[in-house]
Amino acid sequence: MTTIQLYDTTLRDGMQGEGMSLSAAEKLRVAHRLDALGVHMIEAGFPSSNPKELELFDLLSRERFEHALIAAFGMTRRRDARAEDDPALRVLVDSFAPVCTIVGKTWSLHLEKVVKVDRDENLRMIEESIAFLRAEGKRVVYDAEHCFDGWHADRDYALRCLRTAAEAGAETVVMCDTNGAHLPGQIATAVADVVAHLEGTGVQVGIHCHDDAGVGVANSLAAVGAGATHVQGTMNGYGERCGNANLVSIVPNLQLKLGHACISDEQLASLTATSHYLDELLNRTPNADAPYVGKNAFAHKGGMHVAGVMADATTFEHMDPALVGNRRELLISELGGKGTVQARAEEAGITLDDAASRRLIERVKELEHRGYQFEAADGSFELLLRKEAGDYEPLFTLESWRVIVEQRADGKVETEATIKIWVDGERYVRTGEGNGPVHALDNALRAVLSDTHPHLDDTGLVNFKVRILDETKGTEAVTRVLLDASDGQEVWGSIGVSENVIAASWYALVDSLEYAVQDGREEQAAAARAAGAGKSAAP
Ligand SMILES: CC(=O)SCCNC(=O)CCNC(=O)[C@H](O)C(C)(C)COP(=O)(O)OP(=O)(O)OC[C@H]1O[C@@H](n2cnc3c(N)ncnc32)[C@H](O)[C@@H]1OP(=O)(O)O
Ligand SMILES: CC(=O)C(=O)O
Repeated sequence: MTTIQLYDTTLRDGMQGEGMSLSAAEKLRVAHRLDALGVHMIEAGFPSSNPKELELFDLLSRERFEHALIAAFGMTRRRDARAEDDPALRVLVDSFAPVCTIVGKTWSLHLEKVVKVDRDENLRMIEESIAFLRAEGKRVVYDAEHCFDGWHADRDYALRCLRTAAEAGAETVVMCDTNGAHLPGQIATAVADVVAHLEGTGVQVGIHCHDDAGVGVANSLAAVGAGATHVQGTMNGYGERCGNANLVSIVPNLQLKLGHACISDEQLASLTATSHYLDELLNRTPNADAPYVGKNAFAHKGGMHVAGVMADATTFEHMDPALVGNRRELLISELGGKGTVQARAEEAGITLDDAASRRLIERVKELEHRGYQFEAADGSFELLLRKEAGDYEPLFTLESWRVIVEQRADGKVETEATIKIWVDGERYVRTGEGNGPVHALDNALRAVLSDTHPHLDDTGLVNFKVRILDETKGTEAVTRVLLDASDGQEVWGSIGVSENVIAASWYALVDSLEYAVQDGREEQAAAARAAGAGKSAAP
């Protein structure tokens, strides 16, 4: 078992991705989450790049981190200048960061076209920059940009660049696949060569990959297999172009599949939450299909798979989802069998025998054929379960509903809904207004139901999705409405299908409200309310 040093560059290379931007205060929050996750080094940014990065380093200098060292990023000195006179290197020296990471050139193409220096001057830029930082007491990580292109173009010169960095005092030389151009076999060959070449210098070899060929994670693992002990990457694979190597996949692969030591088991169990936290902060929707941490990473849909998982989870799961803080999902759909229904019933605390489960899965198949889709409508499916089990209380009996949408001369659109419903033998006629039909119907229903079901006041709609199921039929097509609602603790989905979009919305809305009051949820909410009231009343 080898201990692998994890180096996170979300706040530097990750921010080079399209659309990525965080304030200095938000970056500070990220740094603390990464620290809690247990990464060993956090590359916080490029302090000579802009005032926001400088502000971040100022903020970071006043913080304490349990596990991680903060690294400040820069580049080798400019050509034909002294390292001690280079303003950007001085910013690194003046920063509180104990680690300085500098990027330098390895590939002749870049020497000719970008920095416009000869090979010897490039070696001097590497050597003098590192020596200067070391003399100022910094630990130095050297990022050898385009290292694999350089190694393939001129192996001897690439090795000289890396040896120069090692001998100047870098503690780690990082082989960067900057353009993400290489494949695992090529990465492994070059890393093994470099590790052998640098043996005896005391330097550790690191890897920094990009995902342009879709193999950033595989390349990082191949590098470790060939002797790299320091791995750079970003959370969720954020980064320029197609992104950087994704640490969220790399870490469990290293730890759970390859047996290397990276972070503690408790920290690994916070991986899913940390990954989602980053997405939320960046206003991105978490990728449901992400390995290990995605909502679908342990979701089973095929009936035969669900039956297998229920018999023994290892039949269709490569690992226990809890190890990375994720959970299993059993998706209900037309591809399920009675085992899926029984498993979902069990989760909901409902008892269904074989015959009832079989009836229900046949009903699901028939409904899905008509346009329903229960995967994202867990609330509606639970109501079906309860109906089948004889454990379902309708909220009301419908007499009728009506919606009027009116556009006024000033351009304003007003919606008014009237409902006529029966509750406990009493007839209610109520009108609700809203900025659309669903809002107005929701208001009208709540005007009747909130008195007897105060928990509904804790709930609200959080998402509304409409899909036309047969586009070729134009305005006659069947419409599927999916609603998500939440009471602040739980989010549930409901579904309605109809040729009329407002009717589809009504069905989904009613399911959503009915789900909220089933199965003791109201009583639990009332108890929580009472406990809250007790607390605030206490001296
Ligand atoms: C592979 C990577 O991800 S490396 C990191 C890339 N990230 C970034 O570039 C984000 C932050 N960058 C910035 O804020 C700016 O680019 C700065 C402040 C670093 C530099 O800005 P500028 O001086 O205006 O130059 P510009 O952005 O055009 O970069 C080209 C210059 O950098 C020099 N340069 C590029 N790489 C290096 C290097 N490794 N060592 C020394 N000089 C370098 C080039 O020689 C060129 O200098 P010249 O203009 O004197 O010919
Ligand atoms: C250093 C770096 O980000 C790269 O070479 O890709």
